[in-house]
Order: sequence, then structure tokens, then C-alpha cells
Amino acid sequence: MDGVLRVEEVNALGNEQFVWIFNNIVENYPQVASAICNQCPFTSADHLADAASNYLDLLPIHGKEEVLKLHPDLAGRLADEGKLTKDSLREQKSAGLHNLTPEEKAQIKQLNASYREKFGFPFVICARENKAEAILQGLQTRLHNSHEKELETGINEVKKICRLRVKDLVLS
Ligand SMILES: NC(=O)N[C@H]1NC(=O)NC1=O
Repeated sequence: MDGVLRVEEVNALGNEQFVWIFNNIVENYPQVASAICNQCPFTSADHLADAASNYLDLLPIHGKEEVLKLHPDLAGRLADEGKLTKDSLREQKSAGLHNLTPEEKAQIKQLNASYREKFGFPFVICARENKAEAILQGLQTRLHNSHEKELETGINEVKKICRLRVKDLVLS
């Protein structure tokens, strides 16, 4: 499902339509779409994703933490309850997180809880670029990082997720 709109079509959208279409390029954070819609015309899907990335980079520390907090845990409660956004559901499935063994599931839940307790925001990784095993490995490794390093790493992962979501919506 790569690309539904040509960039010319994106540039012809009104602000409201733009925000409606790109509302979840950052999970549960339509503010990014509102903030970049007046940067039209875009030359490509990557140009639009760059605008979203720049917006995220310019957020103050607290704003970055808030963005991370809007992400559901991987293989967490919302997944168990069928309450993920359709984007997150697809991403988590692509990493094979719906096929974890009970032991792996218990392990990821425990690591997610330790991570959240240490940093105050959830562990975020681009699930489409990783398989379950790499995610578990990443969680274990990243738990040892500093708060500053994880804020930066988490936001970089949000940018990767965002770029792939933009490319789902815009022909590239
Ligand atoms: N916690 C976390 O990383 N969640 C995100 N990752 C991803 O690829 N989609 C998500 O919802």
C-alpha cells in the first residue's frame, strides 16, 4: 500500500484536509500535521517527512517527552485489548509481535515496564525496521542508556516511523 496521493495532489489540499489525512504520521499527535501544512508546496514525500522531522527536532525537551508518551507499548496492554491505532497495529504485526511465545511476551512486558520506570516514557522503536528479536535486544541494550540519549534515540525512531507513514500516503 505504497503511496495513495501524488505530491501535486497533496499540495492542492486545503489545510483541514491535509491535517485529516496526515493526522497520525506521528502517533496520536496531529499537531505535527497542523504545524507543517502551511509549508506546502512540498516537492516529495521525503520533503514532507523532512518538515515533520524538523518540527520534532525543534520541540523542547518536555515536548519531545510528551510525543514519546503518546506511543503505545509494543506488545502491551493496548495491543492485548485490540485498541491500537491501525498504523501501530500494522507496524507491530510486521515485526511479528503478534506471534510472540508466552515467555517472550512476558519478557517484553517486563522490559517495557522497567524502561518506562527508568525514563518516564515508553520504549519507542520503528517496528517496521525490526523483527521481534531485534526489538527485545534493543530494549535490553537501551535500558542502560542515559535519559538524554534515550530521548534522542526515541525521537529518531519516531522520525523513522513518521517517514514510513508519510510514504504510505504519498507516492514517492
Ligand atoms: N512503542 C513503540 O515503539 N511504538 C511504535 N513503534 C512503531 O513502529 N509503531 C508504534 O506504535
